[in-house]
Amino acid sequence: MPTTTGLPGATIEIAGLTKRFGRVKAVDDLTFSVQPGRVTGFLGPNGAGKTTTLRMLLGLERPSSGKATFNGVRYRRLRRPLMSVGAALEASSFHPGRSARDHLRVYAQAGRVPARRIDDALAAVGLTEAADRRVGGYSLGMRQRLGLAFALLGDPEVLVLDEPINGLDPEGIRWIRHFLRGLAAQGRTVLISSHLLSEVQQSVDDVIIIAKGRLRYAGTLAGLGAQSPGGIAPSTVVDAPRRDDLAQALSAAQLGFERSHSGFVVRGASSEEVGRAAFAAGVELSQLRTDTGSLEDTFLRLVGEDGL
Ligand SMILES: Nc1ncnc2c1ncn2[C@@H]1O[C@H](COP(=O)(O)OP(=O)(O)OP(=O)(O)O)[C@@H](O)[C@H]1O
Repeated sequence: MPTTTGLPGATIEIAGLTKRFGRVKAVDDLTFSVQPGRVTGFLGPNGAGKTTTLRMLLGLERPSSGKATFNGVRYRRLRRPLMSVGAALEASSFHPGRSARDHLRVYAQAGRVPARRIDDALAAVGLTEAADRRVGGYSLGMRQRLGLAFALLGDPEVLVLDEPINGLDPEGIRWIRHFLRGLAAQGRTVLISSHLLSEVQQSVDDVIIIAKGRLRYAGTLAGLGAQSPGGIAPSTVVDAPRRDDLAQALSAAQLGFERSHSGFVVRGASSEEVGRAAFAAGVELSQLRTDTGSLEDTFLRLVGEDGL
């Protein structure tokens, strides 16, 4: 894919990033990186410090200490920022009287992005038909798409999207999942924030979890499933047309399980381990997934919102 003027294979690096607002430490010594070719979820409850972190990353807020860079370069030092990093921080900040095309034209001029990119960006988000209508008449989903079109305007290597799934209907959620996956498959670096793990878990490869400004977890989604803070082990739901064969395969691999209405729940094992055990025994599966309930439990424990 490599874009014409972007940052090939750009990595986002956050190092010791801290922001104080008076006595409040909104972001507290955060260190993590975000890799190209993957969708990364930036997660935490309301007030965790996600927006403040993204604003520092995009040069809109000055860190109290630490650094946020793209391949080692601060946003404000990028030569053509719109062509390196696309961002959508708020879907509602468009002028209701202007059309989508007008908005993009203004941004393209300001960012020295070639005008032909306007049609490309509108098409990429499915807004071609509605491009000349006033944004005031757009649904929330359409405004989200316009925010994405703005982010994509410069054909950037990096996409930073604040709560892009929030408020979308099921069809919009399906669309954006597919869309984000496509961007990552092209080798781009995609960072999306959310306060709900369940909202993004089907879209992301990696997750960064923060709470009260501090890092709680950085790694793969699969690795989060394997985390067992406070003794909560991951669970995998698995089923097969020939359940007795599956039960034998699990026993042979010394995996403990319980029967449930939708097959078996294997406690303390990742879906990779369970899949391997079935494959080794030549058992065909009809279902294999991480138990989302346990993933959500792990997330809530990490952010300290499980009421314990
Ligand atoms: N400009 C500001 N002045 C003072 N306090 C601020 C400012 N911006 C953010 N904060 C505080 O910093 C903390 C982190 O806020 P932030 O908006 O970054 O969290 P968030 O994770 O994005 O939450 P949300 O999902 O609710 O937007 C909160 O306690 C918030 O009240």
